[in-house]
Amino acid sequence: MIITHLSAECYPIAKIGGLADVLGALPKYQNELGATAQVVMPFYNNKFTKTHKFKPVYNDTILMGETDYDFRILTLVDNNLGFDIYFVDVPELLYSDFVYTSDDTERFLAFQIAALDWIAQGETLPDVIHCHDHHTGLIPFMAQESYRYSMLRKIPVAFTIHNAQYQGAFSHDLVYLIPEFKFSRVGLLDWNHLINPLASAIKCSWIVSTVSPSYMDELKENANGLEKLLSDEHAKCIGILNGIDTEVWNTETDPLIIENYTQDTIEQGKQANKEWLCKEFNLDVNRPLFAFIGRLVEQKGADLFPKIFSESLFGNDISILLLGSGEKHTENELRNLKTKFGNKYNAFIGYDEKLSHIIYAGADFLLMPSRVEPCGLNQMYSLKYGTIPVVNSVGGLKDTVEDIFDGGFGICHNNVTVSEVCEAIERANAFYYTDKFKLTRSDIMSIDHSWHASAKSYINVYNSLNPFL
Ligand SMILES: Nc1ncnc2c1ncn2[C@@H]1O[C@H](COP(=O)(O)OP(=O)(O)O[C@H]2O[C@H](CO)[C@@H](O)[C@H](O)[C@H]2O)[C@@H](O)[C@H]1O
Repeated sequence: MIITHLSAECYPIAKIGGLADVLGALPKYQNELGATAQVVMPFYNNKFTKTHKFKPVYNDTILMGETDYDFRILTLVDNNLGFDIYFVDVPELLYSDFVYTSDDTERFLAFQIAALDWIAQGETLPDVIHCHDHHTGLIPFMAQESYRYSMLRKIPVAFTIHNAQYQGAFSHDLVYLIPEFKFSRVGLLDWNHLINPLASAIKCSWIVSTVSPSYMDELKENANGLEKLLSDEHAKCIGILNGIDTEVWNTETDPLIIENYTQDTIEQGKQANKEWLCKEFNLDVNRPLFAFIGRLVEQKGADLFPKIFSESLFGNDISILLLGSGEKHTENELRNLKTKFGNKYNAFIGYDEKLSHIIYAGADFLLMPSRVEPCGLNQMYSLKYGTIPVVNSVGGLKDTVEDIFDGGFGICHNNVTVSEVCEAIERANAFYYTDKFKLTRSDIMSIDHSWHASAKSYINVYNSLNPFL
């Protein structure tokens, strides 16, 4: 079974968030099940592309409206990712220092058209096309409706929603950029008088998945305007929980952490990582260490962090360390807090993969007061690294973290308000001093969230679309 995944991000080539982690792992685990999974992504101007060798496998030109753009398909030389990867190089539009910019409509349309042009001319067509998030959301429509892709019409197209908050909508004035189709079908592109790639993908894909079962249920109630569409299309919707790549996220072998450890050596291992963090960030190593890693946006509850952190740090003998970037005013407020709390608080505003691994290893608790969390990978990394998650019970967090009071292993709250999150932090702080704390953090390391089961679920879904695969 040949599965072609299309995405704007893929770890380790270009990562902004969890989308990249999924694309860097799912195809590898699908290949282990005997499939031939490959990834097609844009060619950006970044550290990975500057330090690796690529070879061209195809050249052509796409026509967007009246403008021609030359493009190449490149593949990676010395590829040890565990799956084949192809890059769409449209130098004039995609080769940027950033994955996302303020105006991405033309960039990602060019990516999708060039990718389909290349796929459509191939001698062997894929058995399944699997698109991820709105940057690839027009592919299901084009594969089904654009005359030039008629040879793709019978190929099942799967679409995964990693985050329904971002939909990529743009004006109908730009409809001429989409390869020609029967105009009476234009409604398949539309939502609320705009061309909406996410809505169009939900309408045109053969199957729509979300990255956790609870998130699928929540989207039917609240999906940034698409709830009715998702309810109407419920027959082809399914929630499949993400996994984690246990080859990358493995405390025994992780080359990025200060000291490796297993369940048997957890106390010593976590202590060594915590000591390094506390020294590096001027924090008192004897206090319980709470951490946050992620994008500083409302979805993650970041707008409330300055208040939550201030209140918790005043009231409790704990330390907080934050790694993240995002909305500028939140970044500034979180930077300014440093002067107020001395050796109880620090923040690294930016992106740092190595530091994130050390934090998962060295922190005692990981904070995830997300208002919305389609799946969340951080809580699964934190479990694997013996760090107790403190989460708002929504989406994938609800599906993966059980509260200690209910016989579980995490601290859960049910609303994202300053008082509820502070109360959860207080509960976690009290738990730190109980006998159960050390036992729990060692137990959670063996919870299995690897990709094996989920990769199989996706294969079953593809098979249900075409039993002859
Ligand atoms: N400043 C920083 N420095 C280093 N590493 C950083 C970082 N900020 C974030 N990360 C890393 O980025 C990833 C974030 O993944 P998440 O799945 O938690 O969130 P995200 O909202 O990006 O993903 C969306 O897609 C994924 C994948 O489907 C869903 O799990 C999720 O719920 C959905 O919102 C983790 O690997 C984390 O360690």
